[in-house]
Amino acid sequence: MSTDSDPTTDAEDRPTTGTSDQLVVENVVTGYGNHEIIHDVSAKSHEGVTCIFGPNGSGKSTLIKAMGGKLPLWSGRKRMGDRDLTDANASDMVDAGVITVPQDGGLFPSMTVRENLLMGGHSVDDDDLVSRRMDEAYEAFPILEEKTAAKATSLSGGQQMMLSFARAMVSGADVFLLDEPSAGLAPTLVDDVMEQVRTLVDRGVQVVLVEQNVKTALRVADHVYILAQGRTQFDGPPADLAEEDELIELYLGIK
Ligand SMILES: Nc1ncnc2c1ncn2[C@@H]1O[C@H](COP(=O)(O)OP(=O)(O)OP(=O)(O)O)[C@@H](O)[C@H]1O
Repeated sequence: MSTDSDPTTDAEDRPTTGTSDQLVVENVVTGYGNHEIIHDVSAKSHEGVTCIFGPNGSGKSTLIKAMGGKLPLWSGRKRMGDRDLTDANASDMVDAGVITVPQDGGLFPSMTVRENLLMGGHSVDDDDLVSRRMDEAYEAFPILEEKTAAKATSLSGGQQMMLSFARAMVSGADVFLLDEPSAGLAPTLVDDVMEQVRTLVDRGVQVVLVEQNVKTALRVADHVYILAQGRTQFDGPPADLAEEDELIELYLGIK
C-alpha cells in the first residue's frame, strides 16, 4: 500500500505493488479457546514464494491466520518492516499491505470480472491508481481481460482463483497469504495455480503459501517452513530441504 499516498509525479512509471518490507512474526504463541496450537513459532514472508508445509493438523492454517490478523497472538510479535502490527486485526493488516486470499477465492459470483476487480480497489481513494492496478492485473492475467464482462461464476475454477489473485493485486497488497489455493480444484489445475502464484511474484508480490501438494509447490518455493505439532521443524531454502531425508519422509510424505 506504500504508493497510495505517494505524491511524486512519475507514479505511472512505477509498479503499484511490491516493497522490500517483509511480514515478520516472532515467537508466536496462539490457538483457539484455551487450546494452544502454535508454540513459539517465528516466520517471515521471504522474497518470492514462502511455503508452509506440514502434516494435517500441524497448525499451518492457524499460523497463516495469525500472520493475517485473523487470529490474535497470545504472545510474540508481528511487524512489517519497522511497523509494529502485533495487535493488528485482518483489516489493519490489509491497510498495512497484507491480504489473505480465501481458499474459495471469496469472489462475488453474480458480478462481472471487471466489477470484482473494482471491488479490490474499494478502499483506495485514488481512481487513477485503481485503474492502473487493473491494467496491471489484466496484463498479468490476459484471459481476465478477454472475459472482463463475464460473470465470475461463469469462469472455470482455475480462472476464479486467478481473478481472486488479480483482485488482491488491485488492492495494492505487497504480501499475499494463500491457504491452500488449489484445494477443491482438479489435480490437473494445481500446476496452473502455481503458475499464477509465480506470476504474482514476478510482479513484486511476496506470497506465503500453505499447500498440501508439496511436490508441485516446491517447484515455485523460494523458502520453506515445515511445521509439526505447532512447532518449526525446518526453516530454510528448498535446496537445503533436499538433504533432509528424514524430515521429508516423516512430515511431507514425498520421496
Ligand atoms: N476454529 C478452530 N477451533 C478450534 N480448534 C481448531 C480450529 N481450527 C483448527 N483447530 C485445531 O487446530 C489444530 C491445527 O489446525 P490447522 O487447521 O491449523 O492445521 P493445518 O496444519 O492447517 O491442517 P490441515 O492440513 O488439515 O488443513 C488442529 O488440531 C485443529 O483441530
